[in-house]
Amino acid sequence: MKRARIIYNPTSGREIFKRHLPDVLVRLEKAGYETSCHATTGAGDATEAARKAVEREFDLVVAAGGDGTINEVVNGIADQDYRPKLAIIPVGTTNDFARAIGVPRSIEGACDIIANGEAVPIDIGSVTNEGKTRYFINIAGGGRLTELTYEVPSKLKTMLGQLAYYLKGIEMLPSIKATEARIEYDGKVFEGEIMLFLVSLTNSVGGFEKLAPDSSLNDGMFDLIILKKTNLAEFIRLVTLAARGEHINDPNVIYTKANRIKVMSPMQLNLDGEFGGMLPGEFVNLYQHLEIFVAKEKAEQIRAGE
Ligand SMILES: Nc1ncnc2c1ncn2[C@@H]1O[C@H](COP(=O)(O)OP(=O)(O)OP(=O)(O)O)[C@@H](O)[C@H]1O
Repeated sequence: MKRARIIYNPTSGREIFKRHLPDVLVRLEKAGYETSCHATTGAGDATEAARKAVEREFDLVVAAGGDGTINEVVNGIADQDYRPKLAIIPVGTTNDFARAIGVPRSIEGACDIIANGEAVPIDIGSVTNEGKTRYFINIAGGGRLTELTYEVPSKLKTMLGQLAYYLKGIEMLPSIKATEARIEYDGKVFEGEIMLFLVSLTNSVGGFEKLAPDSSLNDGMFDLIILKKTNLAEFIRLVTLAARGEHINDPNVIYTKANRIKVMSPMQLNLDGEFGGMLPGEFVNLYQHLEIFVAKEKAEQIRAGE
């Protein structure tokens, strides 16, 4: 029998996962996995737990939580030679990654993907800054706006979900300032003031499902988005366009693919919605580095590069 390790964050989202745990164990058992679990105790614990699961050579690690928990789990696996397969049970406030790979929000639906889906290799991102390498699965970024994700209090997220981020965004709008940046990407250079830059692996970011419309999960390339300095009115217009994926041809936006990106200026780095230290730093796309469970149809789409 294969062995699975569930790593779950009891504080994620609306804090419902624990109640469903007995049912999840039964479902995984039926799917052929002898399963044990670990409840995380605080920041960094999911990384430790994932590292232990690697050492103990589990076949599958199931990350149950929001994007922050998945990111921590990936950080415990990505730099290891033996990498267990990964599955997601999205019970967080932000579940951008689950949305991008088509894993449903329902716990039963997510278990069904483990039972009847397929594991496919996908790209992940690495970033080296402050002398350390970290990994991300969805998005990295910098600029004042990206800082809002860690300014939203956990209690507010439990109560309001995604809405908490939008409220914070509106509150912060007047204080968003441009940042001086030098960004090198696959031999090209951008130099100037920016509102934000994003290095994306998927098309789904912050609830905007068309932010990086050309992104592919397994082509070895990031989608790089640079939003140049604008005034507040322009900025709001661009956010509205971004909701429809129509921002990419705007003259204030650079949208391109790159495998290797260097950000040479000092600014805070946001990794999958959490604070990731200070830049400068270098991003490298790790081609098809992790195998992740998705629905059968999604696996076919990913393989076909859709
Ligand atoms: N027992 C715990 N108590 C408090 N915080 C925890 C605990 N376990 C993990 N955490 C922290 O909670 C963070 C957020 O977790 P997660 O992403 O799963 O939840 P979330 O509700 O979706 O929040 P977000 O959308 O901001 O990521 C994790 O990065 C981790 O550092």
